[in-house]
Amino acid sequence: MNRPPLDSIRNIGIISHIDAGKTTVSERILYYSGESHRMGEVHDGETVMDWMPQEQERGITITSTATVCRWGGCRINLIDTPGHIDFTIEVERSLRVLDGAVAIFSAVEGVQPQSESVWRQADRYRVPRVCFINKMDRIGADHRATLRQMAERLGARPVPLQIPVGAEADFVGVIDLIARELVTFDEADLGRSVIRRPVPTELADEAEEAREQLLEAAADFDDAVLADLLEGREIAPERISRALRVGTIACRIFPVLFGSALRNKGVQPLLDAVAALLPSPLDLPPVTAQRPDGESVDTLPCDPDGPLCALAFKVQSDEGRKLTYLRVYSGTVRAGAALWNSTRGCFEKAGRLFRMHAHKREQIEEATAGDIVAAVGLKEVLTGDTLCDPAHRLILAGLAVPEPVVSLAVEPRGVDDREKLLPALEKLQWEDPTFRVHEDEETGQTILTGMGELHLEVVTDRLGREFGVHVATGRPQVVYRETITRPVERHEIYRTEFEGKIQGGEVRLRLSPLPRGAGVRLVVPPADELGIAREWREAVASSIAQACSAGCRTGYPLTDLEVRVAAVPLEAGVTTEAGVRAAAGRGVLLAARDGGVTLLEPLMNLEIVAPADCAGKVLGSAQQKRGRVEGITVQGAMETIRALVPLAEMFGYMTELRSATKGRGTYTMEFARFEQAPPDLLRRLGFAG
Ligand SMILES: Nc1nc2c(ncn2[C@@H]2O[C@H](COP(=O)(O)OP(=O)(O)OP(=O)(O)O)[C@@H](O)[C@H]2O)c(=O)[nH]1
Repeated sequence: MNRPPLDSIRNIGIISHIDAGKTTVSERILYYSGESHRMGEVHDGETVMDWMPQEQERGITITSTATVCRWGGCRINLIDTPGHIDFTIEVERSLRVLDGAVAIFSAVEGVQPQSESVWRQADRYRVPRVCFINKMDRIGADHRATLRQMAERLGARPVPLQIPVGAEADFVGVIDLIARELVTFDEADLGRSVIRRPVPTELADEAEEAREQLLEAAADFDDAVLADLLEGREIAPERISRALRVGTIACRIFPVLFGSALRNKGVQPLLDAVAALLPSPLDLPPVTAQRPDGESVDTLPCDPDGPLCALAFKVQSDEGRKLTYLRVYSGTVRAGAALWNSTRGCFEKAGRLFRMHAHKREQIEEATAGDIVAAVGLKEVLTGDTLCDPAHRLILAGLAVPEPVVSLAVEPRGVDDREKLLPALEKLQWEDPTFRVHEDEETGQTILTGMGELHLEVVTDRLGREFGVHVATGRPQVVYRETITRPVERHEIYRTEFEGKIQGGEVRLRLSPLPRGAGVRLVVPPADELGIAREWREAVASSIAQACSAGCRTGYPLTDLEVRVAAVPLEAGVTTEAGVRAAAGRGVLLAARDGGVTLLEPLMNLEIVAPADCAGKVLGSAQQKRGRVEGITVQGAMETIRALVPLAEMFGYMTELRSATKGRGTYTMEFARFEQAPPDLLRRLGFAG
């Protein structure tokens, strides 16, 4: 493909709750845009976007997949993201680099917990969205309820561009309110032919009323449209779209379309809306990047001739080598050119560049500002790194990485497996910043930590399939946190004898508890204020950070506390860098013990959907699990129970729910916050005193 004009590029993602239909919509997009010649179905395990064997077997998306298609004169770089909360990092990294998104909702389930989480993630990165209310063909589809929930739960202003025609099995198409047309899709050719006709008389009033609301929304962003609306003058469709585009890009309104991806209805108008309403890279504010001095900042407009600045937002292990996905914000990256990795402080080379079409690739020679491409040849790169011109060094803000809360011990099965285990785990860690590996000091076991049971199950499955490493796994365990309950000060003096000489270091520390969710705040005054060398200050800071991550009693990381370095007293001829490092680390450990260290456990937001006749049983079991029920809603024959439950009680819940509801119940769960662990657990782990 040639270099397209920047204003015709759309970098978009598809986000939603699990199972709302992201992959089904993406497959239609590829089919209708001519990018793929077959329509893959999730239930046949034959989609282009879900190409990993685990994805095809399980019918879920695990890894975000990038692909390209053309529509309405635009080049759409499309990223399909997973809906399951265990793979939330995939959503986070995609939203970090995308210019716009399609948010999909199920017309039956409405706004689900995970829809809320991805919506908030998109809010955080200020990603403009158009919304698609899918599954209009299913029994119980209620688009009005979904629109209401969008306003109530997401605090969003949805602006329908259409009204659906027919519902459930009779859903046939939509009325396009801007063009004033009935739009249907020819079932004979898998919906490829879009048929546009005048609005039927029996729907005319409803359509005009809805159009009026649409025009009012458009008028909020264009004074000329407002004037014409007030005067009752006709407003051309392009002017309506232009005004809606302004509101959409500002994230003030969220245009909504309706359809049934599975029944091949509604996807082409969605693509039209992507092209017309979502931003090109030129429509967004320039990114800011820091200079290496950490003080001055460069503002980088999307300019192919500007200084090169790209973010590595995804690293995939590809037959032992790294395949790195890059979003180019400024400048041009050329195959074979030397790059500077400002995050790691080293030179890199992108030997070859590719445009990705799911797992197939098209080799290209260069990629310019505004583009999303993949590179092979970068060796040191990890997710979140900045790559730039060696002569113009810049660094972009990285990614917010959520803390993993579940761990699993793995034991290699044979000698061969033992040798291959750590290198394989290292490669899996390249890909996934929410997946961690460490060795348990007491048992010598390898411990994997991740976002949930499914996440770790997929990791161990991939170990076997992709790396030929077979492991036995223990039971999943909760990753707790330690924290302190009262402020404490400590003057730590560390002394040791080295070649007959006394050496050591001293620090004065102050530890104070912080509110839940605050994390660790490390306050270290500048080196000249402390009167020590800059390297010593860094040694103190890194030793404290390391001590916090190792915890002080159970090995779980410390959190929600401030560690302030009050002084680093020096003694001539005695104090060394290693000495202050040791004093700082030990000081934190002992101070935390004096600070009434206690344990926090992760609480999860749980949402269960169960048939009403089993709801009593399900509710009782949630309460037995120390669950606090926060709400119950009834929708048709199903009840939705929302509760806050400790993660420790939830392992294996899938099997339990299936048996309690004869396979008809489903649940989703995501991390809510850490909270004080209960007394019996504290006693069991030796916190009684
Ligand atoms: N009836 C109906 N079913 C649909 C529709 N769209 C998708 N489905 C089905 O819903 C299920 C989930 O669809 P997916 O496309 O895998 O959903 P997803 O959002 O990609 O799911 P994850 O990737 O696992 O988050 C599949 O069985 C689809 O066939 C629709 O419009 N109507």
